[in-house]
Order: sequence, then C-alpha cells, then structure tokens
Amino acid sequence: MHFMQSLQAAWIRNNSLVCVGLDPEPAKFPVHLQQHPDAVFEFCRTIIDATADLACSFKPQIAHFAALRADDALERLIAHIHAKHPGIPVILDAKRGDIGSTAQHYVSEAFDRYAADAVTLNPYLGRDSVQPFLDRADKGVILLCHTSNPGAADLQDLDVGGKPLYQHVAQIIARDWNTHGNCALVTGATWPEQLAEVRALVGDVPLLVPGIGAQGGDVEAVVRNGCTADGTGLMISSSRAILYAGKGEDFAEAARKAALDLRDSINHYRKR
Ligand SMILES: O=c1ccn([C@@H]2O[C@H](COP(=O)(O)O)[C@@H](O)[C@H]2O)c(=O)[nH]1
Repeated sequence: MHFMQSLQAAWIRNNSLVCVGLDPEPAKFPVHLQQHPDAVFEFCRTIIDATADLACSFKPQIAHFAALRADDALERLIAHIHAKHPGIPVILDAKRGDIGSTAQHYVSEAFDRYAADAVTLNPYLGRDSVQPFLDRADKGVILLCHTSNPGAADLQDLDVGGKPLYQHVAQIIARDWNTHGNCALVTGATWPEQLAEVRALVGDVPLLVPGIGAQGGDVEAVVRNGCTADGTGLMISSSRAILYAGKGEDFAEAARKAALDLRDSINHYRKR
C-alpha cells in the first residue's frame, strides 16, 4: 500500500497521531536486557509490540543503529513491523541528501534494503537530489523544513526576499515537488508559531513533528497549530519519553502507558 494511504488508515484505525521513535541506547536498557546477545533487537521489538495499536507510525533513527553496528537488527525490526503489525508505516529517519547518482543508492538503502515506507531527507541540495525519492510514488518523502533543535533558527529563519527560508522550503515542496502527493515535512514541536505558518502554507500535507517529550514541546500548541481540518495531518513523534519511561523488567508496560498517555493527550485537543 502507498505510504500516504497506510498513514491515513493508521490515523483512523488506531485513533492516533503518535509516531513511536526507535532510538536504541543500550546504556538505558533495563539491566536484564543489557547482556542479551541481541539486545537492540529484543528491546525495540518489545517496544514495538507494546505500542503498535497506539501508533500511526514507527520512526527508527538510523544513526542509533549504525553506531551500534546494529544495521542487521534494524532490517529485522522493520521486517517484524511489516509481518506482525501490517499497515503501520515505518519512517526511516536518515536525513539523507546528496547528488543524484548517490541519491539513487540512498533510495535503494531506504526502500529496498530496509523496506521502509518513508524516509526523512535534507532538501538543501535541491530538487535533483530529491527526485529519485519522489519518483518512488508509493513511498513517503519527508523533508526537513523547520527542525526542533535550538539552532534551527540559525539558517532556517534567515530572511530571503521578505520571508524566512523555511517558508520558501514549505511552499516549494508543497507547490512544485509534491506532484505524486507523497511529500511530508518535518516541523519541530518546539517551534509552534513556525508550525502554524507551515500548516497555513501547505494545505493538508502531513507534518512529522518531533520535539514532544524529552525536548519539551507543548502537545496542545502542536495539535492546535498543526492539525488539518479533519483533525489529522500530524505524525507527532516521541522517542526517549516512550522508550525509557521505565527502567525495570516492566519497561514495555511503562512504554505502553507513556504512548497511551500521549495519544490521549493529543486526542483531547483534536477537533473532529
Ligand atoms: O527536527 C528534528 C528532526 C528529527 N529529530 C529526531 O526525532 C527524534 C526525537 O527524539 P526524542 O527522544 O523524542 O527527543 C530523534 O530521533 C531525532 O533525531 C528531531 O528530534 N528533530
């Protein structure tokens, strides 16, 4: 199924705008898992199984796996999601961006090797660097627009011809690059005014919104500023606040409770 169709179906089926981030950090795993020979896989698989019915998507961050030499665990986890929780799209958070010939290899990495449904990209090399991804019309292409980190303003807010650069990015992608309807944008929860500006510029284009939880973003502001008229349009991502909600053998229950609380908090502010 196409990424956008899977996402829309998951929003409705699970009544959820929560995207569960998978950022494994073995030092934070419960003690009983730390010596496990396949600890990264076991930890993430347990979290996935505990939260799949509460999520609209999963978002593994590739550097967390690559740094641990756990690329193979990431492949198996994505296969596990497709097999055991079909219909929950997987967003590979890789933030790739390179010249076209190299971009083809990143396309293959994300969609053929890892079988992700969508990938995050840096748009600053321009359209030709993104085109090989856009051509995979069944896959989601999620482009950085206004990121959640404090330094986002350094470049993304620069005035370009009377409006900030991130607004040009939002407009160009929504107007010119989204010919297959498979684009989405990253807009951080920590910048709610910019989130509202982006929503106003891009119509119903979905927004991936990291920055809730550990980074302190405000759920109410995100929902009020980012939802579309039908009360969807957002993938509100949380990683550490869900993954490491508990430290003991009951870590999966604690993660489930954190995901449930986030889903309910988001739904409290949604207009439908
Ligand atoms: O602007 C951005 C883009 C991506 N991220 C990624 O999202 C998660 C956030 O983790 P939390 O633990 O929920 O803070 C992480 O993988 C980042 O690489 C982002 O934070 N901001």
